Amino acid sequence: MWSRLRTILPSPNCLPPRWCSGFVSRMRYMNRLKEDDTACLSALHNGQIFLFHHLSPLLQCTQRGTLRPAALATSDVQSVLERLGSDGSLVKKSVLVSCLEQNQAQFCLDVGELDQVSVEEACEGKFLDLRKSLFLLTTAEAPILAKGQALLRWHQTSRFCSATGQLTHRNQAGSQRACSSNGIIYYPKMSPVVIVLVSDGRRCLLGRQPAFPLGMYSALAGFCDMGESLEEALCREVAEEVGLELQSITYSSSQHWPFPHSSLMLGCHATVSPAHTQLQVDHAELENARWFSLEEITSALKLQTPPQRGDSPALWLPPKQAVAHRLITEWTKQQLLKDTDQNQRPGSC
Ligand SMILES: NC(=O)C1=CN([C@@H]2O[C@H](COP(=O)(O)OP(=O)(O)OC[C@H]3O[C@@H](n4cnc5c(N)ncnc54)[C@H](OP(=O)(O)O)[C@@H]3O)[C@@H](O)[C@H]2O)C=CC1
Ligand SMILES: [Mg+2]
Repeated sequence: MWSRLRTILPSPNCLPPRWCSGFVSRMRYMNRLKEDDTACLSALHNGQIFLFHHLSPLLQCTQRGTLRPAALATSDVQSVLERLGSDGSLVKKSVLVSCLEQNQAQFCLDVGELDQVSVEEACEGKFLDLRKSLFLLTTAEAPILAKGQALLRWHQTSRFCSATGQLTHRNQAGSQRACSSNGIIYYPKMSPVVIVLVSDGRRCLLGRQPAFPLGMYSALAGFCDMGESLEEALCREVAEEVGLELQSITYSSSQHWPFPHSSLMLGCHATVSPAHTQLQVDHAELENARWFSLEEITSALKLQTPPQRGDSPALWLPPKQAVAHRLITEWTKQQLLKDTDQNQRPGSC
Protein backbone atom coordinates (compact mmCIF):
# COMPACT_ATOMS: atom_id res chain seq x y z
CA MET A 1 0.00 0.00 0.00
CA TRP A 2 2.78 2.46 0.90
CA SER A 3 3.99 2.74 -2.68
CA ARG A 4 0.56 4.06 -3.56
CA LEU A 5 0.69 6.85 -1.00
CA ARG A 6 1.27 10.25 -2.43
CA THR A 7 1.48 13.73 -1.04
CA ILE A 8 0.19 16.91 -2.61
CA LEU A 9 0.72 20.53 -1.70
CA PRO A 10 -2.21 22.09 0.10
CA SER A 11 -4.40 24.26 -2.12
CA PRO A 12 -3.26 27.93 -2.16
CA ASN A 13 -6.19 29.12 -0.04
CA CYS A 14 -4.95 26.89 2.83
CA LEU A 15 -1.61 28.67 2.98
CA PRO A 16 -0.99 31.61 5.33
CA PRO A 17 -0.87 34.96 3.48
CA ARG A 18 2.90 34.90 3.32
CA TRP A 19 3.30 36.24 -0.18
CA CYS A 20 1.93 39.64 0.74
CA SER A 21 4.55 42.23 1.57
CA GLY A 22 5.68 42.51 5.17
CA PHE A 23 5.20 38.84 6.09
CA VAL A 24 8.90 38.15 6.72
CA SER A 25 9.32 41.33 8.73
CA ARG A 26 6.25 40.54 10.88
CA MET A 27 7.41 36.98 11.57
CA ARG A 28 10.87 38.17 12.57
CA TYR A 29 9.38 40.87 14.79
CA MET A 30 7.15 38.27 16.53
CA ASN A 31 10.19 36.06 17.04
CA ARG A 32 12.10 38.95 18.63
CA LEU A 33 9.19 39.64 20.99
CA LYS A 34 9.30 36.02 22.15
CA GLU A 35 12.98 36.38 23.03
CA ASP A 36 13.10 39.92 24.42
CA ASP A 37 10.81 40.62 27.40
CA THR A 38 11.46 44.39 27.37
CA ALA A 39 10.60 44.71 23.66
CA CYS A 40 7.50 42.57 24.23
CA LEU A 41 6.29 44.76 27.11
CA SER A 42 6.70 47.83 24.97
CA ALA A 43 4.83 46.13 22.09
CA LEU A 44 2.06 45.27 24.57
CA HIS A 45 1.63 48.91 25.58
CA ASN A 46 1.17 49.90 21.92
CA GLY A 47 -0.75 46.80 20.89
CA GLN A 48 -4.23 45.33 20.88
CA ILE A 49 -5.80 42.86 23.30
CA PHE A 50 -8.55 40.24 22.82
CA LEU A 51 -10.19 39.67 26.21
CA PHE A 52 -11.37 36.29 27.52
CA HIS A 53 -13.35 35.47 30.68
CA HIS A 54 -12.70 31.94 31.96
CA LEU A 55 -11.52 31.12 28.40
CA SER A 56 -14.63 32.52 26.64
CA PRO A 57 -13.72 35.28 24.15
CA LEU A 58 -15.27 38.77 24.14
CA LEU A 59 -17.29 39.41 20.96
CA GLN A 60 -18.77 42.69 19.78
CA CYS A 61 -21.71 43.29 17.45
CA THR A 62 -20.87 45.00 14.13
CA GLN A 63 -23.11 47.54 12.38
CA ARG A 64 -24.22 44.75 10.03
CA GLY A 65 -25.45 42.74 13.03
CA THR A 66 -22.69 40.11 12.82
CA LEU A 67 -20.31 39.27 15.66
CA ARG A 68 -16.57 39.78 15.64
CA PRO A 69 -13.74 39.43 18.16
CA ALA A 70 -13.23 42.65 20.14
CA ALA A 71 -9.71 43.93 19.41
CA LEU A 72 -9.20 46.59 22.11
CA ALA A 73 -6.30 49.03 22.43
CA THR A 74 -4.13 48.09 25.43
CA SER A 75 -4.55 51.60 26.85
CA ASP A 76 -8.36 51.16 26.79
CA VAL A 77 -8.12 47.75 28.49
CA GLN A 78 -5.82 49.27 31.10
CA SER A 79 -8.34 52.01 31.96
CA VAL A 80 -11.25 49.53 32.10
CA LEU A 81 -9.30 47.28 34.47
CA GLU A 82 -8.36 50.22 36.70
CA ARG A 83 -11.99 51.39 36.78
CA LEU A 84 -13.02 47.89 37.88
CA GLY A 85 -10.52 47.93 40.73
CA SER A 86 -7.78 45.72 39.26
CA ASP A 87 -4.16 46.85 39.53
CA GLY A 88 -2.18 47.46 36.33
CA SER A 89 -0.22 44.21 36.58
CA LEU A 90 -3.08 42.09 35.15
CA VAL A 91 -2.38 43.41 31.63
CA LYS A 92 1.12 41.91 31.83
CA LYS A 93 -0.47 38.45 31.89
CA SER A 94 -1.41 38.91 28.21
CA VAL A 95 -0.02 36.38 25.75
CA LEU A 96 1.30 37.30 22.31
CA VAL A 97 -0.78 35.82 19.47
CA SER A 98 -0.24 37.78 16.28
CA CYS A 99 1.04 40.88 14.59
CA LEU A 100 -0.69 43.32 12.21
CA GLU A 101 0.85 45.43 9.43
CA GLN A 102 3.23 48.09 10.80
CA ASN A 103 4.24 45.60 13.49
CA GLN A 104 1.33 46.23 15.83
CA ALA A 105 1.31 43.22 18.13
CA GLN A 106 -1.90 41.46 19.22
CA PHE A 107 -2.35 39.74 22.58
CA CYS A 108 -4.96 37.74 24.50
CA LEU A 109 -5.77 38.21 28.19
CA ASP A 110 -8.08 36.28 30.53
CA VAL A 111 -9.86 38.58 32.99
CA GLY A 112 -11.70 35.74 34.76
CA GLU A 113 -10.84 37.28 38.15
CA LEU A 114 -13.08 40.29 37.37
CA ASP A 115 -16.87 40.44 37.31
CA GLN A 116 -17.99 39.24 33.86
CA VAL A 117 -20.98 41.55 33.43
CA SER A 118 -19.00 44.65 34.49
CA VAL A 119 -16.31 43.93 31.87
CA GLU A 120 -18.96 43.24 29.21
CA GLU A 121 -20.68 46.57 29.95
CA ALA A 122 -17.43 48.52 30.00
CA CYS A 123 -16.25 46.97 26.72
CA GLU A 124 -19.64 46.88 24.97
CA GLY A 125 -19.40 43.19 24.20
CA LYS A 126 -20.36 39.70 25.39
CA PHE A 127 -18.19 36.77 26.44
CA LEU A 128 -19.31 33.73 24.46
CA ASP A 129 -18.23 30.09 24.72
CA LEU A 130 -15.45 29.44 22.18
CA ARG A 131 -17.20 26.49 20.47
CA LYS A 132 -20.24 28.69 19.82
CA SER A 133 -18.01 31.59 18.75
CA LEU A 134 -16.24 29.47 16.13
CA PHE A 135 -19.58 28.83 14.41
CA LEU A 136 -20.27 32.58 14.22
CA LEU A 137 -16.91 34.05 13.16
CA THR A 138 -15.26 34.14 9.75
CA THR A 139 -12.47 31.74 8.85
CA ALA A 140 -10.05 34.68 9.10
CA GLU A 141 -11.12 35.67 12.63
CA ALA A 142 -11.57 32.28 14.30
CA PRO A 143 -7.92 31.07 14.38
CA ILE A 144 -6.62 33.96 16.48
CA LEU A 145 -9.17 33.25 19.23
CA ALA A 146 -8.48 29.51 19.00
CA LYS A 147 -4.76 30.17 19.41
CA GLY A 148 -5.31 32.67 22.22
CA GLN A 149 -7.57 30.33 24.18
CA ALA A 150 -5.15 27.42 23.75
CA LEU A 151 -2.21 29.50 25.05
CA LEU A 152 -4.18 30.95 27.97
CA ARG A 153 -5.40 27.46 28.93
CA TRP A 154 -1.85 26.11 28.77
CA HIS A 155 -0.60 28.81 31.18
CA GLN A 156 -3.50 28.18 33.55
CA THR A 157 -2.70 24.46 33.71
CA SER A 158 1.12 24.57 33.65
CA ARG A 159 1.93 26.49 36.78
CA PHE A 160 4.16 23.78 38.28
CA CYS A 161 7.23 21.92 37.03
CA SER A 162 6.44 18.22 36.55
CA ALA A 163 10.03 17.28 37.56
CA THR A 164 10.46 19.36 40.75
CA GLY A 165 6.93 20.42 41.69
CA GLN A 166 8.20 24.03 41.96
CA LEU A 167 6.42 27.02 40.42
CA THR A 168 7.20 27.83 36.79
CA HIS A 169 7.35 31.38 35.47
CA ARG A 170 6.56 32.60 31.98
CA ASN A 171 8.35 34.92 29.58
CA GLN A 172 6.56 38.15 28.70
CA ALA A 173 5.25 36.84 25.35
CA GLY A 174 3.86 33.72 27.02
CA SER A 175 5.60 31.43 24.52
CA GLN A 176 7.37 29.40 27.23
CA ARG A 177 7.60 28.74 30.97
CA ALA A 178 10.70 27.89 33.03
CA CYS A 179 11.02 26.03 36.33
CA SER A 180 12.06 28.46 39.07
CA SER A 181 14.42 25.92 40.67
CA ASN A 182 16.20 24.06 37.85
CA GLY A 183 15.45 26.18 34.77
CA ILE A 184 13.77 23.42 32.71
CA ILE A 185 11.92 25.17 29.89
CA TYR A 186 8.40 24.10 28.94
CA TYR A 187 6.76 24.98 25.62
CA PRO A 188 3.01 24.91 24.85
CA LYS A 189 1.85 21.36 24.06
CA MET A 190 -0.27 20.21 21.12
CA SER A 191 -1.52 16.69 20.41
CA PRO A 192 -1.31 15.53 16.79
CA VAL A 193 -4.70 14.32 15.53
CA VAL A 194 -5.36 12.73 12.15
CA ILE A 195 -8.61 13.44 10.34
CA VAL A 196 -9.61 11.69 7.15
CA LEU A 197 -12.38 11.77 4.60
CA VAL A 198 -12.65 8.24 3.24
CA SER A 199 -14.17 7.72 -0.21
CA ASP A 200 -15.09 4.60 -2.19
CA GLY A 201 -15.00 6.60 -5.43
CA ARG A 202 -18.72 7.43 -5.38
CA ARG A 203 -19.59 8.09 -1.74
CA CYS A 204 -17.82 9.50 1.32
CA LEU A 205 -17.77 8.13 4.83
CA LEU A 206 -18.78 10.23 7.83
CA GLY A 207 -19.12 9.33 11.49
CA ARG A 208 -21.10 10.67 14.40
CA GLN A 209 -20.09 10.88 18.07
CA PRO A 210 -22.83 10.96 20.75
CA ALA A 211 -21.72 14.46 21.85
CA PHE A 212 -22.14 15.99 18.36
CA PRO A 213 -25.00 18.48 17.78
CA LEU A 214 -28.24 17.03 16.39
CA GLY A 215 -27.78 15.58 12.88
CA MET A 216 -24.05 16.34 12.68
CA TYR A 217 -21.65 13.89 11.01
CA SER A 218 -17.95 14.56 10.45
CA ALA A 219 -14.82 13.03 8.94
CA LEU A 220 -13.20 10.29 11.06
CA ALA A 221 -10.59 11.59 13.50
CA GLY A 222 -8.30 10.27 16.18
CA PHE A 223 -5.26 11.10 18.31
CA CYS A 224 -1.89 9.82 17.12
CA ASP A 225 -0.26 7.23 19.35
CA MET A 226 3.35 7.70 20.46
CA GLY A 227 5.74 6.63 17.70
CA GLU A 228 3.20 6.62 14.86
CA SER A 229 3.50 8.38 11.51
CA LEU A 230 0.54 10.28 10.11
CA GLU A 231 -0.16 7.42 7.67
CA GLU A 232 0.03 4.74 10.38
CA ALA A 233 -2.30 6.70 12.66
CA LEU A 234 -4.82 7.17 9.83
CA CYS A 235 -4.86 3.50 8.90
CA ARG A 236 -5.21 2.43 12.56
CA GLU A 237 -8.02 4.90 13.35
CA VAL A 238 -10.07 3.88 10.29
CA ALA A 239 -9.52 0.18 11.07
CA GLU A 240 -10.49 0.70 14.73
CA GLU A 241 -13.53 2.91 14.19
CA VAL A 242 -15.17 1.40 11.08
CA GLY A 243 -13.20 -1.78 10.28
CA LEU A 244 -11.94 -0.72 6.83
CA GLU A 245 -8.48 -0.97 5.24
CA LEU A 246 -7.27 2.13 3.38
CA GLN A 247 -5.92 1.88 -0.17
CA SER A 248 -4.40 5.32 -0.66
CA ILE A 249 -3.91 8.53 1.31
CA THR A 250 -3.58 12.11 0.05
CA TYR A 251 -2.58 14.96 2.35
CA SER A 252 -4.87 18.00 2.17
CA SER A 253 -4.13 20.56 4.88
CA SER A 254 -3.80 21.05 8.62
CA GLN A 255 -5.36 23.14 11.33
CA HIS A 256 -4.79 24.08 14.93
CA TRP A 257 -7.89 23.04 16.91
CA PRO A 258 -8.22 24.26 20.51
CA PHE A 259 -10.41 21.34 21.72
CA PRO A 260 -10.09 19.47 24.01
CA HIS A 261 -6.60 20.78 24.92
CA SER A 262 -5.02 22.02 21.70
CA SER A 263 -4.58 19.64 18.78
CA LEU A 264 -2.80 19.86 15.45
CA MET A 265 -5.35 18.39 13.03
CA LEU A 266 -3.70 16.72 10.02
CA GLY A 267 -6.32 16.49 7.28
CA CYS A 268 -6.20 13.84 4.55
CA HIS A 269 -8.33 12.19 1.88
CA ALA A 270 -8.25 8.42 1.59
CA THR A 271 -9.78 5.74 -0.59
CA VAL A 272 -10.95 2.19 -0.01
CA SER A 273 -11.66 -0.42 -2.63
CA PRO A 274 -15.27 -0.21 -3.90
CA ALA A 275 -15.37 -3.99 -3.32
CA HIS A 276 -14.65 -3.61 0.44
CA THR A 277 -16.98 -0.95 1.84
CA GLN A 278 -18.88 -2.96 4.46
CA LEU A 279 -18.66 -1.03 7.76
CA GLN A 280 -18.10 -2.58 11.18
CA VAL A 281 -18.67 0.43 13.41
CA ASP A 282 -17.08 0.40 16.87
CA HIS A 283 -19.96 1.77 18.91
CA ALA A 284 -17.70 2.45 21.88
CA GLU A 285 -16.11 5.20 19.72
CA LEU A 286 -18.88 6.27 17.35
CA GLU A 287 -22.65 6.48 17.68
CA ASN A 288 -22.90 5.77 13.95
CA ALA A 289 -20.96 5.92 10.68
CA ARG A 290 -22.28 5.60 7.16
CA TRP A 291 -21.63 6.30 3.50
CA PHE A 292 -23.13 9.49 2.05
CA SER A 293 -23.84 10.14 -1.62
CA LEU A 294 -22.74 13.28 -3.46
CA GLU A 295 -26.37 14.47 -3.56
CA GLU A 296 -26.72 14.13 0.24
CA ILE A 297 -23.49 16.07 0.79
CA THR A 298 -24.30 18.87 -1.69
CA SER A 299 -27.73 19.34 -0.03
CA ALA A 300 -26.13 19.44 3.42
CA LEU A 301 -23.57 22.03 2.27
CA LYS A 302 -26.46 24.31 1.29
CA LEU A 303 -28.14 24.20 4.73
CA GLN A 304 -27.91 27.53 6.56
CA THR A 305 -29.38 26.64 9.95
CA PRO A 306 -28.81 23.53 12.07
CA PRO A 307 -31.70 21.06 12.45
CA GLN A 308 -33.81 21.56 15.60
CA ARG A 309 -35.32 18.86 17.81
CA GLY A 310 -38.51 17.65 16.14
CA ASP A 311 -37.23 18.36 12.59
CA SER A 312 -36.85 15.40 10.24
CA PRO A 313 -33.19 14.38 10.69
CA ALA A 314 -31.15 16.35 8.14
CA LEU A 315 -27.41 15.89 7.70
CA TRP A 316 -25.59 18.78 9.37
CA LEU A 317 -21.89 19.28 8.60
CA PRO A 318 -19.07 20.77 10.74
CA PRO A 319 -18.62 24.57 10.53
CA LYS A 320 -16.60 26.24 7.74
CA GLN A 321 -13.81 26.93 10.25
CA ALA A 322 -13.19 23.19 10.79
CA VAL A 323 -10.76 21.24 8.62
CA ALA A 324 -13.48 18.55 8.35
CA HIS A 325 -15.59 21.05 6.39
CA ARG A 326 -12.66 21.76 4.07
CA LEU A 327 -12.15 18.05 3.39
CA ILE A 328 -15.85 17.61 2.60
CA THR A 329 -15.94 20.59 0.20
CA GLU A 330 -12.73 19.43 -1.53
CA TRP A 331 -14.21 15.96 -2.04
CA THR A 332 -17.48 17.45 -3.35
CA LYS A 333 -15.66 19.64 -5.89
CA GLN A 334 -13.58 16.69 -7.03
CA GLN A 335 -16.67 14.50 -7.49
CA LEU A 336 -18.51 17.23 -9.41
CA LEU A 337 -15.47 17.65 -11.70
CA LYS A 338 -15.36 13.89 -12.22
CA ASP A 339 -19.06 13.87 -13.14
CA THR A 340 -18.55 16.77 -15.59
CA ASP A 341 -15.57 15.01 -17.21
CA GLN A 342 -17.59 11.82 -17.61
CA ASN A 343 -20.54 13.69 -19.14
CA GLN A 344 -18.25 15.44 -21.63
CA ARG A 345 -16.65 12.21 -22.88
CA PRO A 346 -17.57 11.40 -26.48
CA GLY A 347 -20.53 9.06 -26.55
CA SER A 348 -22.01 10.19 -23.22
CA CYS A 349 -25.45 11.74 -23.37
N1 LIG B 1 -11.52 20.49 13.42
C1 LIG B 1 -12.22 19.50 12.93
O1 LIG B 1 -12.66 19.51 11.77
C2 LIG B 1 -12.51 18.29 13.79
C3 LIG B 1 -11.87 18.14 15.00
N2 LIG B 1 -12.03 17.01 15.74
C4 LIG B 1 -11.25 16.88 16.97
O2 LIG B 1 -10.44 15.75 16.87
C5 LIG B 1 -10.18 15.26 18.18
C6 LIG B 1 -10.00 13.78 18.14
O3 LIG B 1 -11.13 13.12 17.63
P1 LIG B 1 -11.77 11.88 18.40
O4 LIG B 1 -12.57 11.14 17.40
O5 LIG B 1 -12.45 12.35 19.64
O6 LIG B 1 -10.46 11.08 18.83
P2 LIG B 1 -10.25 9.51 19.13
O7 LIG B 1 -10.99 8.72 18.11
O8 LIG B 1 -8.79 9.31 19.28
O9 LIG B 1 -11.02 9.27 20.49
C7 LIG B 1 -10.88 10.12 21.61
C8 LIG B 1 -10.30 9.30 22.78
O10 LIG B 1 -8.94 9.05 22.54
C9 LIG B 1 -8.24 8.99 23.79
N3 LIG B 1 -7.01 9.81 23.66
C10 LIG B 1 -5.81 9.35 23.21
N4 LIG B 1 -4.89 10.31 23.20
C11 LIG B 1 -5.49 11.43 23.64
C12 LIG B 1 -5.05 12.77 23.83
N5 LIG B 1 -3.80 13.16 23.58
N6 LIG B 1 -5.96 13.69 24.27
C13 LIG B 1 -7.23 13.34 24.53
N7 LIG B 1 -7.70 12.08 24.36
C14 LIG B 1 -6.85 11.14 23.92
C15 LIG B 1 -9.24 9.40 24.85
O11 LIG B 1 -9.77 8.21 25.40
P3 LIG B 1 -9.70 7.88 26.95
O12 LIG B 1 -10.24 9.11 27.65
O13 LIG B 1 -10.55 6.68 27.07
O14 LIG B 1 -8.25 7.64 27.23
C16 LIG B 1 -10.34 10.08 24.07
O15 LIG B 1 -11.62 9.97 24.67
C17 LIG B 1 -11.37 15.72 19.05
O16 LIG B 1 -10.84 16.41 20.14
C18 LIG B 1 -12.16 16.66 18.17
O17 LIG B 1 -12.40 17.92 18.81
C19 LIG B 1 -12.83 15.97 15.32
C20 LIG B 1 -13.52 16.08 14.12
C21 LIG B 1 -13.47 17.29 13.31
MG1 LIG C 1 -12.42 9.22 16.65
